[in-house]
Amino acid sequence: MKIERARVIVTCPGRNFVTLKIETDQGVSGIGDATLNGREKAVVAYLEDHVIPCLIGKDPRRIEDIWQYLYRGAYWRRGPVTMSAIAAVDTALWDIKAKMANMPLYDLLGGQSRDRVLVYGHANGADLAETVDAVARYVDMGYKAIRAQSGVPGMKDVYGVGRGKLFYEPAGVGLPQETQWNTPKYLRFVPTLFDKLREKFGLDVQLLHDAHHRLTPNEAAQLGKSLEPYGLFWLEDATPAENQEAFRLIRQHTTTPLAVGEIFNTIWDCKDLIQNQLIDYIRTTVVRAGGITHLRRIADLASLYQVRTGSHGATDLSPVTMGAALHFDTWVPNFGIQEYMRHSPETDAVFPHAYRFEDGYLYPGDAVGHGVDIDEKEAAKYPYEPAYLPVARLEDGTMWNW
Ligand SMILES: O=C(O)C(=O)C[C@H](O)[C@H](O)CO
Ligand SMILES: [Mg+2]
Repeated sequence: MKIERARVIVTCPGRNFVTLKIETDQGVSGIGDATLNGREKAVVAYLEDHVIPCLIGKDPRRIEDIWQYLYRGAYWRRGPVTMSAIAAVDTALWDIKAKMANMPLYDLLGGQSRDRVLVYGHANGADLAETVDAVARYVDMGYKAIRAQSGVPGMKDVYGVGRGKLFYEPAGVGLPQETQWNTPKYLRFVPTLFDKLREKFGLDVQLLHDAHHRLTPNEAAQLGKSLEPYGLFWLEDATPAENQEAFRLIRQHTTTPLAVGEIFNTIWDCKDLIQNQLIDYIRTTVVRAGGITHLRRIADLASLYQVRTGSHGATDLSPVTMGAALHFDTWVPNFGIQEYMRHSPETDAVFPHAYRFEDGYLYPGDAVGHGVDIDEKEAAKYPYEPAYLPVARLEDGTMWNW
């Protein structure tokens, strides 16, 4: 059996997505997501110029060998561009193998450990009142877990505040938007938000919050402590994690559960965090961390330390990543939760999929493979549009983390 052809498909049904399609000489094909928000074309070039020529003629059944070939063989290891490209190949190959076995991907991985996958949705508002209303809408839709982000009084254009109701998209067309950041205002405001949410919605709904790498370890420790009375499911990306040691200080000061990992690309980015039990949830996902093959390695390491999974699932990860992640989630023994930002109807039409949401849970469906396809005619209607994530500055103009 041989890989006969591989192609990159770029489409922009409201936001950019990069998809790799691998076709075999036996008529079976598979797809993988390679979208890297704001840097999409770098992965397109990496795949087209450097990866696809090496794939042609290879046996698609040898997933592990192809993974090692692309990772070790490049000499230049790791990084978001390389690992997103490897992820796309890996996801497409698992899709092909599961289709050949006539099985849903979860069966190939070892079978389901659960029937359905707990997800959290995104409630965003420009201020406290709007955020409370947004949480109410998610409760009404059946969500059991909700991430709450709100504009902060005195701050303009804060991260996490959606544009339009119920759909949230951080990237904007054109050059990066500049947003403002003020840590003291934020630290004062966030506990008042969760106080209100607990007063209004009680203790049954799981609440989450994303600090988006903006705090120092000490500030993160202060926030974790001040949120303890509200029993959060997790506090995400409390501080940048290039220095994994930074989480030790946060951990020593608060029992608020900590989650991190959406920007990690390999097991090496989270090895110390996991082995020192500095986090509770690891947020790596299929497209960012080298596909199913590598994600499984991360989850297995995490399971030794009672760290659970909480895969990234923002709208810039295509439905292909969502489908593959759900098969992974339904298998992985140390599952925690799955992020689920609903895609737009235009995106759903480009990527027909077997998964569905019901009453706070996602079900992967029982289609063979990962259950997500690409409608190439529909995709062709939406040409690529340059778009960037915003950048943040402190009030004195200093560039800050976003
Ligand atoms: O989903 C999250 O937790 C995010 O922080 C979303 C990110 O901003 C987004 O995926 C960046 O591309
Ligand atoms: Mg996040």
